[in-house]
Amino acid sequence: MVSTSQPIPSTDPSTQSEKVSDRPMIAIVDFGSQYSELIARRIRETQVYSEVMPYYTSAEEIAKFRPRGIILSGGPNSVYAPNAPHCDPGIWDLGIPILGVCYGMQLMVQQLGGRVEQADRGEYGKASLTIDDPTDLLTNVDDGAVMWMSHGDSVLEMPAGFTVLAHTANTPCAAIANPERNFYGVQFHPEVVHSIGGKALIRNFVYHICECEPTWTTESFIEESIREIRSQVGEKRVLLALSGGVDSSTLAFLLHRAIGDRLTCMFIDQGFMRKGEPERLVKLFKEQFHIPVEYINASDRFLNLMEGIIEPERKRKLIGYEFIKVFEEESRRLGPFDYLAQGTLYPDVIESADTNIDPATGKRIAVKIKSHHNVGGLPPDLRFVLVEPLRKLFKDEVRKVGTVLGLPAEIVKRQPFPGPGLAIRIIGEITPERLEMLRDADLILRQEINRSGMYNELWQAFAVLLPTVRSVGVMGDARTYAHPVVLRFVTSEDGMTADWAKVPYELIGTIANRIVNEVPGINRVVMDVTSKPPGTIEWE
Ligand SMILES: Nc1ncnc2c1ncn2[C@@H]1O[C@H](COP(=O)(O)OP(=O)(O)OP(=O)(O)O)[C@@H](O)[C@H]1O
Ligand SMILES: O=c1[nH]c(=O)c2[nH+]cn([C@@H]3O[C@H](COP(=O)(O)O)[C@@H](O)[C@H]3O)c2[nH]1
Ligand SMILES: NC(=O)CC[C@H](N)C(=O)O
Repeated sequence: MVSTSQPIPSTDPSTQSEKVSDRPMIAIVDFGSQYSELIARRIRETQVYSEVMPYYTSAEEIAKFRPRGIILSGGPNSVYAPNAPHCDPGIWDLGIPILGVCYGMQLMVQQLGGRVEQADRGEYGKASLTIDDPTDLLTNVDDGAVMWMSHGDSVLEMPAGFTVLAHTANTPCAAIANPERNFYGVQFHPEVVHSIGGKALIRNFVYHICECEPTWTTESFIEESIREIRSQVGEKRVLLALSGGVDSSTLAFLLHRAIGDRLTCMFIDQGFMRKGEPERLVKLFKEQFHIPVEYINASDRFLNLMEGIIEPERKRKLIGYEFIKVFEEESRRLGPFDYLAQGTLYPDVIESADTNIDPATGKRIAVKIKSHHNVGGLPPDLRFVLVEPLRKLFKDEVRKVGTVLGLPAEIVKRQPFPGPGLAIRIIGEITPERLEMLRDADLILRQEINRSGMYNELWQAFAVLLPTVRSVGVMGDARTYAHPVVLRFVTSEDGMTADWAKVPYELIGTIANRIVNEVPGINRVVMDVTSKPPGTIEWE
């Protein structure tokens, strides 16, 4: 979810030289699809390990992972376009089962001698699958199952040795196979939740075609990580930047179990936290978990830094840089530390590979919407060696690890909170008064959401202050001329896409009523009903 403004070299999958384990794995070759990550998660849900690698990974490199199967992802390009990304044709001779999804299937067809062209009519959204051969890949997938499609190109001619397993009204070759060579292709996206039977198809591929056993479990991950951390850091001390979110808290538990009190956790209060949160975090860690936390109060310097700053990207960048400065100063004071632990997750690693291709130039491009704050990009003269045991996990996997390690639900199920905090929820300049207003409104919103029991149903629930807007109201027969606050409730699976949540009217009413009555300076409450896309979750 988090992309760093300066990528950390060690998180680039193309430069990793990690030891290959004996655990069965599926390699996902990424052609820039927005769903590549989702394919990896679906595979891992079957308790089989999977890794995403960029499309330019050579067959030889892929083979080093000893994958039991390869999946070629979808992608925005057309396989016949001049600059379309291709995979190393050497993969066809590895003797490993391969499943091509959408672009991946089209590429398989083209590279093996078939024909792909622009279709008369594209197919976007749901389509009903008519099954011609119910065995093998399509076992337990119902005839007429709805599958999710998103393509403008189609297979017109299959390569030698292939047969059709299923078709739709629009697409004669919706699922194809060369069972002899264990090559399979689907024009639809089995990884998307809207594809009914998609999970069954993925299980067929993983268990029956690739013959994987389910070995990827939370417990095995924890055991392996503890061993690796101990062997990496030996008797040295480790510094962990703790935000109190799921990732860094899980990491704190994991490291504490591995190296005990050689771990130092540091929490930096930039002054943009929610009301009561810093105190709660430190208390929880100290008193309940018996893991001491270095609490650094840096709120004054961050507030000074934000004087006159309005532009969102500038806010984010300044906060990010200042964060590093504080971190650097404080770690020198408490150090020396040889190791720095970060809660880098797998999506950060995948994103840093930049597999999107500009069709005009054929160059790889990174599509950046916002600079996310992170501890990544620390200056090299800090000379830390990074400890990133969660770098192969997805957020839901981190939550499972946290639970098994004994992290309370309060933290494991915590809604995400952005690194720059309330600074990006005040639309305009940040002042102490505005922060106070937003904190109070946000607290009311959180209290009511908790009381309603809806907290865990929502990805996020928060308030945004519009301090440069004023509107007229009436309170106690007197005129008010004050600011609005926006309520933002969203549901999401991973933060990449989101829906605005349909919370009950009564709850919205209670929150609005309390905010206007209890928070001076706010006389109006509005609600954000924009999904992502086209909106983003945060306003800045
Ligand atoms: N206030 C803070 N004090 C110390 N470290 C922080 C702070 N905020 C963020 N970090 C560090 O930066 C990392 C990335 O921060 P970010 O806000 O992007 O959160 P994240 O990746 O969602 O992780 P988490 O779930 O731990 O908050 C965190 O994992 C943590 O190590
Ligand atoms: O760790 C983070 N550091 C950041 O700088 C940051 N900005 C946004 N977010 C969170 O990311 C998710 C997607 O946010 P957007 O739709 O606003 O991009 C949402 O869950 C946001 O809360 C951040 N998380
Ligand atoms: N989703 C995809 O992989 C699309 C593949 C290709 N761009 C098409 O339109 O057919």
